[in-house]
Amino acid sequence: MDKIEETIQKIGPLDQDAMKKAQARLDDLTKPQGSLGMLEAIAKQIAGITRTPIPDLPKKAAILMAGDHGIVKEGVAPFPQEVTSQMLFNFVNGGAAMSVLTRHENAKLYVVDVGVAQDLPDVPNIIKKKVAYGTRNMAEGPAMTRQEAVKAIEVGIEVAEMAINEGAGLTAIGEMGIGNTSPSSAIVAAYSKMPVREVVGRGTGVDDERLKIKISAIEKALSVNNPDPSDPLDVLSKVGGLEIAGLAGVILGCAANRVPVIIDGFISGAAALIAAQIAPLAKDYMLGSHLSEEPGHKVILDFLGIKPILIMNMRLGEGTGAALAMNLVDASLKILREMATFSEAGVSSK
Ligand SMILES: Cc1cc2ncn([C@H]3O[C@H](COP(=O)(O)O)[C@@H](O)[C@H]3O)c2cc1C
Ligand SMILES: O=C(O)c1cccnc1
Repeated sequence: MDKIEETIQKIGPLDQDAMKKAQARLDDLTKPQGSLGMLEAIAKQIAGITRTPIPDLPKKAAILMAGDHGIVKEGVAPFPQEVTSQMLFNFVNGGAAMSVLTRHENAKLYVVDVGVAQDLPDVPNIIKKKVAYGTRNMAEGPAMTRQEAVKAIEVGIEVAEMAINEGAGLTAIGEMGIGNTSPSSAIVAAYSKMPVREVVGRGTGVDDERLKIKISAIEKALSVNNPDPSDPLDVLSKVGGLEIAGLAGVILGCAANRVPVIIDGFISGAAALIAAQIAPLAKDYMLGSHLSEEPGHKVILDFLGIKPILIMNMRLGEGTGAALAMNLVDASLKILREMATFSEAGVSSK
């Protein structure tokens, strides 16, 4: 807990002076003021995060947390649980969507076992930080102990610090965990107070019959555990997941070290929601990426006041939307750095 407390204490507000300077430069560049819309907003936010009026963040990292879920016993997911660990090998062997997109974006991919149900062999590039062999079935009781949730958050903080120590100036988060759209839905329902059926989606593609089973399992989890939204660790431990906790930790670790963190889809969004409840200032360090097809994702983004920059009809997770957004974040910083001002270019301003 000390590690989390220490990390929260380090999170400060955005640097208003750097943002003011970035805004002044943006307004002086050869374009009508504000005409680059969100590209300008992103550049300004990153100036505030990094305390640098003209930031350059050449080194990128994506942190993918993996964990399993006891709720799969209820039949909430169409794929078998083994897919979680099988995909970890796919990530590090370069064949997963996230492997391709991080290569495309020139970002280093950190793959972390924070709670996969099987023991994994020692494989280069899988970071082994298992806190538990998956969560327990939240439809029957708490998914984790409070201590397990704390440990998983600490793993996230540690891995964020590792990536930052290796030079990462911009991070993206992603996850892998069969069944994890269910705890994410429970978290969103707990905070939004919306009925489960309105925030739940089909995840990897449940049919109508399984969707009913999924909704009632999540409803049961909420009524059995009665999570307290004023206590984010209570929500996280009772109806969350180890990888969700890990990602909340990554966000806190990035915010504490003034590194912008790009949020991916529905599950990463649920982690962002928890992180923002633990440390409200952490929200300022988050950048939106895409709008997932999962209906609850919009609820999360509205709740957090985050705008997505891409609508790609994606619903994969892994960090794929966040990886794609790195390109636009790069572009926004290039605009701030490389465009000419009116006087430099000899263009008349109004
Ligand atoms: C092959 C495969 C690759 C994936 N990559 C991400 N997910 C995504 O789907 C899972 C959540 O959906 P649900 O709650 O329906 O299980 C998570 O692992 C998420 O990362 C995948 C799922 C599968 C099957
Ligand atoms: O939006 C996501 O992150 C998502 C949606 C469906 C399945 N897995 C992930």
